[in-house]
Amino acid sequence: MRKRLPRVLVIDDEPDLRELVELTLIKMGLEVTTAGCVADAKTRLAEHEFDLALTDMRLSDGEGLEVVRHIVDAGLDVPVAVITAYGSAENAVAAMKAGAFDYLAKPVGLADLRSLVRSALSLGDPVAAAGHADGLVGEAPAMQEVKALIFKIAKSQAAVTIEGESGTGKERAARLIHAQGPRAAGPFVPVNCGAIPDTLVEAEFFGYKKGAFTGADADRDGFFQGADGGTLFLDEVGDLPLVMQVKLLRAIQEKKVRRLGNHGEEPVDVRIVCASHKKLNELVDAGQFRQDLYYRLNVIALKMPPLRELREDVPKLIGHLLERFAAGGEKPRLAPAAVQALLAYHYPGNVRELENILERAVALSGGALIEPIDLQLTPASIDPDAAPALASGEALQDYLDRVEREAILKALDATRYNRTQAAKNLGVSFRSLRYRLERLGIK
Ligand SMILES: Nc1ncnc2c1ncn2[C@@H]1O[C@H](COP(=O)(O)OP(=O)(O)OP(=O)(O)O)[C@@H](O)[C@H]1O
Repeated sequence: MRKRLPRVLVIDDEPDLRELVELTLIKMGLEVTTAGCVADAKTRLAEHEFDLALTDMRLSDGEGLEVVRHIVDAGLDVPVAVITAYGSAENAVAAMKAGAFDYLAKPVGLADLRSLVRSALSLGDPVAAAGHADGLVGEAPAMQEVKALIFKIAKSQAAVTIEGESGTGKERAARLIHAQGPRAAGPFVPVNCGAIPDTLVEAEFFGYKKGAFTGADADRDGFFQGADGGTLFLDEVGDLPLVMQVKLLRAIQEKKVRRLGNHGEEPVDVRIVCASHKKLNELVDAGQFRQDLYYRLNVIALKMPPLRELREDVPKLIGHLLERFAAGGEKPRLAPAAVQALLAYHYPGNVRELENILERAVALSGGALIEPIDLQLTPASIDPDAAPALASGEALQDYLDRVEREAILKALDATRYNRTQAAKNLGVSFRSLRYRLERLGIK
């Protein structure tokens, strides 16, 4: 039970709109504080705890984006949504990238406003809402994009295909999509399509009647029936035999399945989320995956970035994983040289590999400080140029800032200070580079 009414901060420099939003929220039983500009918003955020912030994008002394960044940078646990001018999708995207969880376009419809506020307050931080253990750790721009997209697609019912290398968190992402959507109370049924023998696959998916085949001594539900009202997660969907692909397509299209040994069909209400570490379009080209099924499944595409593109998240992930392995006991500690080795490693197996390395290291260190030797890193994957050495006594954040600054300066130098090109070379958006230049004070 909440001890107080949920409190919302509304930031808008147009008094009429501010009042309209304020009244709507008060009618919803919320406590509202208003601010007319960026500076005012920062003061209010310092004074009170809020459960939600709503900011207009254009403010008299700056942009709503500054409020979003302030909330993110200050580590305030406040979901923030922005209100953008009609047709300025670019602004909305920038805000989501900066950490906003959603946006509303002007003219603001009160029904949309209410629904956004309701979902924000009941869901809170999307990651926390799903239980931290099931969330995606990481704040790198690419991970923020993933989280923002997950939050959006969770609300839709369309099929989703998640692609990404092994160990990048595809299943975690699928669980989040389920947990943040309207089917959260229903079942989440994960299926490893590559692990089912071809002869059993139909019975496993659609179930069977007693006597349908030798050994079928009772009626049994399949994955579809098991996932009724919830989400069916088809991991490594590219491994399904072609015959089964036809049947899967039919079940998705008709929203009905026929169990083995049964004449009639039964309706099923299932959202399909699938994942593949192989590129499905390449499997289509190679004739191993049906194009019609591909189009059905790939309505929304989500790409999980490899860990080597999320370098700045490695320290956070290490902290998160060590905490998990500590299981409530004392958190294992890493020697500075071990941290340095982990930061320079390439992680061909992505987060799963980091997880395995740390789990093994915790066991090998026997409760003492984890040394580089305990990590047992594969030498071929350590790139000595990937990161400069951590100076003795240097704080991790200073070290990371230094690495980031060096990489940016190198890219700027190589492109003769063409920021657009430098951003491209660094694999970040122009806005993200501009933000980083500002943050690091690079002129
Ligand atoms: N961003 C993340 N934050 C925390 N844990 C993560 C994250 N990404 C992955 N993990 C953890 O890494 C492991 C691998 O994740 P997951 O199984 O979701 O990956 P996957 O892409 O489905 O892997 P595979 O392709 O091998 O099936 C899991 O234990 C998961 O909890």
